[in-house]
Amino acid sequence: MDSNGSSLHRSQSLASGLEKTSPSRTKPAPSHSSSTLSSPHSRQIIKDWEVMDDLQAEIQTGSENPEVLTTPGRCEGYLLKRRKWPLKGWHKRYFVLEAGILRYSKNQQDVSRGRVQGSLDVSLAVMSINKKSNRIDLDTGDILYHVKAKSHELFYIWVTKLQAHRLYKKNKTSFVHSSLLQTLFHTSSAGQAHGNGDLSSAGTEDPAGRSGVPPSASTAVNTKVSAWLRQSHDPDTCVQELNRCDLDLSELNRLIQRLQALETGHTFTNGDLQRIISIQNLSLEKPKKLKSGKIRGHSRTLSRVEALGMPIRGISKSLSSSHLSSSAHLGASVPSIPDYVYSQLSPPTVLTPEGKKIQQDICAMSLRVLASLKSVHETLSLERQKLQEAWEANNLHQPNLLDVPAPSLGPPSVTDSAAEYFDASDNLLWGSSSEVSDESGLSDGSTTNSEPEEGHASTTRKYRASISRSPNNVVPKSTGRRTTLPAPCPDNSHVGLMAILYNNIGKDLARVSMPAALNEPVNLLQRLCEELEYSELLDTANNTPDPFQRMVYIAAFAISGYTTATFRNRYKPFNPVLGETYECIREDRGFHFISEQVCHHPPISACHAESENFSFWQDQRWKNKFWGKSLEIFPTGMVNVTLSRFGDHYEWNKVVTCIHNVLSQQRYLEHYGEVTIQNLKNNVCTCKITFVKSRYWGSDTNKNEVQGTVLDQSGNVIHRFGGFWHEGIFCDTLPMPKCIWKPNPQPKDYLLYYGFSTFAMELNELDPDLKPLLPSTDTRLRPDQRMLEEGKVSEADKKKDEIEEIQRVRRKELAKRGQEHIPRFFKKAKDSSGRDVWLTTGTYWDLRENPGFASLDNLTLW
Ligand SMILES: CC(C)CCC[C@@H](C)[C@H]1CC[C@H]2[C@@H]3CC=C4C[C@@H](O)CC[C@]4(C)[C@H]3CC[C@]12C
Repeated sequence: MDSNGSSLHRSQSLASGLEKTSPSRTKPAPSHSSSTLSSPHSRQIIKDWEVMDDLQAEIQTGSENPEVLTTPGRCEGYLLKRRKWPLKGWHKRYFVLEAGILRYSKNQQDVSRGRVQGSLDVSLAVMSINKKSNRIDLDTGDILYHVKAKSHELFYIWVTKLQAHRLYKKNKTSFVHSSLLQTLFHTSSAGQAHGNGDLSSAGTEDPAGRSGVPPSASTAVNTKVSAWLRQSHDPDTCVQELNRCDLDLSELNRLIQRLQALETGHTFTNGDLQRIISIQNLSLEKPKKLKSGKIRGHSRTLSRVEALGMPIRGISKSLSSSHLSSSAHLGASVPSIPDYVYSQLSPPTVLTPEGKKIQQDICAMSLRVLASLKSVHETLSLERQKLQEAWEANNLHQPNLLDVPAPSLGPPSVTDSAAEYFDASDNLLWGSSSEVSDESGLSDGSTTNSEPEEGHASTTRKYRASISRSPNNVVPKSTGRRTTLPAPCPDNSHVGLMAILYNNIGKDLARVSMPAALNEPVNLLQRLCEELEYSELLDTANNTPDPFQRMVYIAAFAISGYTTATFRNRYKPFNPVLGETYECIREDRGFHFISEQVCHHPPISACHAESENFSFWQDQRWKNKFWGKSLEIFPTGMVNVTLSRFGDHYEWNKVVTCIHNVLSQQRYLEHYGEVTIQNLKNNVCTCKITFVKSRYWGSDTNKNEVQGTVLDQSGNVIHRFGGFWHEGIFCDTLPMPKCIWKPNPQPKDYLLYYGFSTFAMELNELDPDLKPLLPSTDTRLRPDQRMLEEGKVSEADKKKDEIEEIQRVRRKELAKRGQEHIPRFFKKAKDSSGRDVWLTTGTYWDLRENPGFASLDNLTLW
């Protein structure tokens, strides 16, 4: 087991960093792993936070219980929504909860205009509440909302409504699911067909249902559309258009119902309609009286089934020819049954003026929906064509210029700066939740200004296009290092993380052994070295006389350290044991690097690298917050770089990394927040980099987006750059605008090898010439990690337990003697701002040289 523990291995990391609940104490979130546990259904209360019970869908396959599908009432109103970044604080937003979906807009007008800022399926969310502060948190794994009600009353209303909608949506989904299964597998007997074999009734029965499409089907469509949009360059307009469409459709639904009510004097819901049709189909009689609905319709199934020539028992019986011919009012020319029913519903009376008005509205609205869909279709076709062309062009021509001509974006301006792109016009609520007491003092969000966002979206698109046109780095000539690992990674999808955490409730997770199959064969000391994969950017910076341009390269370097996250979310690095060290000499890159695990509580890894051009150091530690499905990592500690030629000392912070869906196989990483790079030598220039948080459910255009500006002393924007941390960075304000950084292409079969880059593959390589020179504490000599690398997973597992036991014994002995562990190559100091930092003692390379680690006393770690 890992005793030093990264976030997921220690109750300390998981629970102490937690404001509220450790995952082991909540009900298990619906895990996608095979070892999901049964829900304990207990409401856990930790520090005023309660995690609401996991709702069990009440509909069982084959059961017939339409009551549980009654749509709970719509709930809407203003709530405060917390935003961490950008523009941190509580913002007043208008929320609408309908049919299990929670949407929000800036204000009520925006809702009617169809400007939805975000939406979330409440049945998929872990819901935690804090009664004291009226707070509700919803975490779906992908989306995380922190909201707060203004009063206790409102809070209770929202909690009750949310629970009702969660239950409703869960039931509905499982109902549709079982219906779908039955339809697909065609197993329905007549009775079942009445009950829930009817897809269309399941889909349309809900008056708030937007389009009559079953939720499962619409989810599938959404997934497809968003997957497509992810690849497309111009989806913003599509998303807006589709959001508008969505709202128009619900409005249409409402209008139609009103019209029906008006003309027949009775309000028919879609459900009523279905039931009427259903009764008609079975009895072929005019509806005498609407029974309050226990009978589930299947007329559409019937017509579809008939069309497909599929007989269904019971139904075909009721439609026997003798029955048909004996039906007095149907006669020889039998009108279609639904037509008949509709004709009963809308008698051919002359429309009232109000009815006419509604009809006109329906026509206008329908035309709008049609126009929207047409425009979406056009945009998508165009995008497809563009992509096709780009793809073909890319395959035909090999670009040979490194510098790509800049897109004409105009000079940088402060209005264009990243800080202003997002919700520029928001009125903010600064400060902590307790400071917010009076809603009257809040923004009603009525001022909207979408212009900067649109401008921003097009700039981003241009950056992306320029980056993709830039050639990849020249593949370096063989370095003589390995290009693959000895064994492919083990499949760990069967390891139920939730089960591990849940089975160890109450225990210090540092004492819980985690299977080695969850690990990747590098550790956190080596991952620090991985941040130097693009060290050539620091070399370039040291050869760039202009301080502003120099800063652009430093910024690109700071961003490049995050790119490994793209493919590295399935495994976690080994936790170094206290006193473990790692060295890395890269003659080809001109640097040598060392790192050491310097502290156990909290775990701190310190590192230092030297080259002709630069020095690089940092000590890495972080805090976690677990929200039920996602885990946020807040690194503390600063990164430092000095450049030899100019004597610059750059210092910057790190952003938040969020592991979305941490307990499931759909896990992925997102970085968000702002980095400020300062030059401690002088304040000629500073740099601000923004890691954009993905915001809209359907829009992936800004996924992994990064924007940055280099500012002079008076805050003027001198350079701007942007792009994506997984694709590259383009700067259009340099004398020769260019792509300043692009990740190296991944090696062949990288997915079989933990998603490692070539550089990562090389980290744990143990050259026979190197072996005698290493101190025995070097990670390369750590046996469990080596075993894992070689594919010996169960041996690695056993060894890992042993190593952790050795560390425990050593710690106890030290404690007994009243001693503290003293790191060997790093010492604690204070930086210029008074923060604790770990700096190199500068002795490693000298000792290595003379007398050599073999003749020195080294700690025995394994
Ligand atoms: C259950 C398992 C397999 C989940 C996998 C967890 C992985 C993805 C987690 C565990 C520890 C995490 C790392 C911890 C600390 C940092 C430093 C931060 O500045 C950048 C992100 C980075 C580098 C994290 C990336 C994600 C990470 C590697």
